[in-house]
Amino acid sequence: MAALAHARYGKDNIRLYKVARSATHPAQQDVTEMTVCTLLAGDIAASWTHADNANIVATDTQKQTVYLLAKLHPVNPPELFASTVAQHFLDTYPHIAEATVSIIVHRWTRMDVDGRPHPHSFMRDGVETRVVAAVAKRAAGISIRSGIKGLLVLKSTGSQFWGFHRDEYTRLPETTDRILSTEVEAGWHWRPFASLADVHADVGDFDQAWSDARKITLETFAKENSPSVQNTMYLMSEQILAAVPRVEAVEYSLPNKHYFEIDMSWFKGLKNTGADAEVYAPQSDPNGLIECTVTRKGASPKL
Ligand SMILES: O=c1[nH]c(=O)c2[nH]c(=O)[nH]c2[nH]1
Repeated sequence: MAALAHARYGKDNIRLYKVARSATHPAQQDVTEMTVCTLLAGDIAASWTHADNANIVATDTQKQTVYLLAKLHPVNPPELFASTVAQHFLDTYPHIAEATVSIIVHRWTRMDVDGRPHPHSFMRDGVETRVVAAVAKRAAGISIRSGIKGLLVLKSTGSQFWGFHRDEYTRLPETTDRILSTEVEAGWHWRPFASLADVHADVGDFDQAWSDARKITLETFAKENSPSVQNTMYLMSEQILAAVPRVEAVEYSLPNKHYFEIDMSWFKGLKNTGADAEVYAPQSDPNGLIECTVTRKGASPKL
């Protein structure tokens, strides 16, 4: 006998662009481009087990809803829009128990032209994205996770790695001066919101938290003489918890993107290692992968 243990469904990769025009100067515009994913769960099993689609809100309907709600409501901050869409599904469909709305916000950074911010021209200044996932559960409020993905950083010195465990499997030499590069994936979990009104009440905190987390990440990366990726990400997490009181937990997932020295001594004794190293071979794989979740002291580590 088989049993359906888990089921949810929705529309992924809903691409959405919204423009906001100034009332007094229509050519002065702000733009937002996002990719949205909706996923619904609840009393939907019969579609899988009995070919009964009566409770299935078509994924196309979910997509149309996202577009309509984007027209009728603000799409910024993305935490508010994700919560608005998720709560809409619960309010509209009594048989839906849980709605998850994930948003990826793509960068459109305003251009500077003739030394001034241009009113309606933007550039993609990197693949970094701002990410949000809101989960609305019937009678259990809204949980939100915010984050940063794809922020590629490198420092050419100011990073060390020594004192690590050594045994017969170890080849890596200790170093007090190495290149450190990673692609930042950071996330922060907000204390749950009782309702959409509760999300509205804290709406000013979301952009501030994103810019604090980004600044803390970049400044800590640059300033610390890093003893390890592990310690650096912990310092970042601690500071985000201190900066944003409503955040309960911070997560980092950081690849350690290696740059190998190239021994050139075979060529006329050319020195290109240690203090003489100038030309390196960036490695696409394998990479280290270091992760952590940091909560407030005394808080349950369960997420
Ligand atoms: O910061 C680091 N942490 C590690 O765990 C590790 N392991 C390794 O080979 N290099 C590094 N660097």
